[in-house]
Amino acid sequence: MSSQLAQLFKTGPQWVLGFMSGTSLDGVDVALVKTDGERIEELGSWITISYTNAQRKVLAEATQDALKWNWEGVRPKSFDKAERLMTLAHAEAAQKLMQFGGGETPVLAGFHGQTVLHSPPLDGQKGKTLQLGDGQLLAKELGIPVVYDFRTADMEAGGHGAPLAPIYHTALLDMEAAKRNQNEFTGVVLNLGGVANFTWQTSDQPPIAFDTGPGNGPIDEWIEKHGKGAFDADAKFALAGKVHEEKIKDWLKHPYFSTKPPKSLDRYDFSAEKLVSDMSFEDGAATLTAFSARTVLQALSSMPKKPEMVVATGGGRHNPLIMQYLRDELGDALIDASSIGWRGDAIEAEAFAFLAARSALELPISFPETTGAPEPITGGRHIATTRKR
Ligand SMILES: Nc1ncnc2c1ncn2[C@@H]1O[C@H](COP(=O)(O)OP(=O)(O)OP(=O)(O)O)[C@@H](O)[C@H]1O
Ligand SMILES: CC(=O)N[C@H]1[C@@H]2OC[C@@H](O2)[C@@H](O)[C@@H]1O[C@H](C)C(=O)O
Repeated sequence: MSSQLAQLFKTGPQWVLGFMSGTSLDGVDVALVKTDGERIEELGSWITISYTNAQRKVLAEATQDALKWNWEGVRPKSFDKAERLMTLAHAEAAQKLMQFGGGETPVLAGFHGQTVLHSPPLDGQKGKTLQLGDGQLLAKELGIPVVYDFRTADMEAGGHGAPLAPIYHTALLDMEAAKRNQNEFTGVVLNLGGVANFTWQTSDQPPIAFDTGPGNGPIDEWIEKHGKGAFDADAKFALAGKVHEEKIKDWLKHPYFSTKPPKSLDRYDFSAEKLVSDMSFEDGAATLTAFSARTVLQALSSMPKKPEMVVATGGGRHNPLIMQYLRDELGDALIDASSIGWRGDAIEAEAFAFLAARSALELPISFPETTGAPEPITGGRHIATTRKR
């Protein structure tokens, strides 16, 4: 039986809303993409609505409870409160976008949810992942169908359930290659989020994608723990510290870095607490920042071909020190998403709009080379009927 939502695309590309509430717990990104699930026809409006401190606290508590729970025993009570709060924050963010956006009319929404725990497959055992997010409630609030729970089907099939953005990253790279009239093209979309991940694409083989290692996550955690804000704005603290090279050398021996992709991480697999609790505040910030950049560079150097272009996206591209480390190695190949007209802070939200359209059309959203799924498979749960408010 074909998906009821497929009907939405019978006349061609449509505006689709996409949401992302990332592992940094900084806010909700919402973006509009006009697509037929194959191509990006047009990029629409987008915004980020930051969580308030009170909201962040509820989400952080749910994340901490998830780590302690680790799939055993009773589901933590804090999940229900966090789920309702973040779902309603998504509805509010969408309303703001519709109010101040460009008048686009979405027919569907892609709702990633909030990852609170991610346990990749291990020793032949399937993995598990949990994204909080009430699809039914969001559909009711928005008055349009919603696709959510994008990662479960892939994990049930034996995949990592992440990263899922790669099919969208390749659509972006294809758009750029067409603009440049260039067929032979090796490009990378690098997401510097709480966890860092990239998609490497060339002309004559399937794309490769995986989580490269920690991104901003441990840095944010370290800054917050010292009561110095939510993140190291403009790398002020890292710039004042000394990098403990011997520690980085040691951490790079972690088996994750020698494991061949596909592979994925939980945000807390590399936590500041485990890594730098014996360092001064500034040295901790400096060492974590250098480590994140180093793991990205190491992952890039393991690719079959050197990319001509590495497009930096995600919040970490606003960190001048991470970008400097990357530029020292990559030179002019490193570019900021905005320099080619992409919206660097909206790409994950755009990706979930694109993935929602693909899910509606029952097109694959994950692949052997990106999540380790046994074959290209679709995913996502559908809320097809809505009650308008
Ligand atoms: N000016 C800045 N200086 C340093 N770091 C910054 C700056 N602006 C943003 N960041 C970093 O970017 C982070 C937010 O990044 P982003 O929104 O891409 O993460 P996310 O989407 O939550 O993560 P993920 O992709 O893992 O889900 C902040 O928490 C901070 O660490
Ligand atoms: C389990 C989970 O939520 N993973 C996120 C996280 O944030 C970045 C990286 O780790 C990536 O694997 C993924 O998100 C993006 C959107 C993805 O699936 O492509």
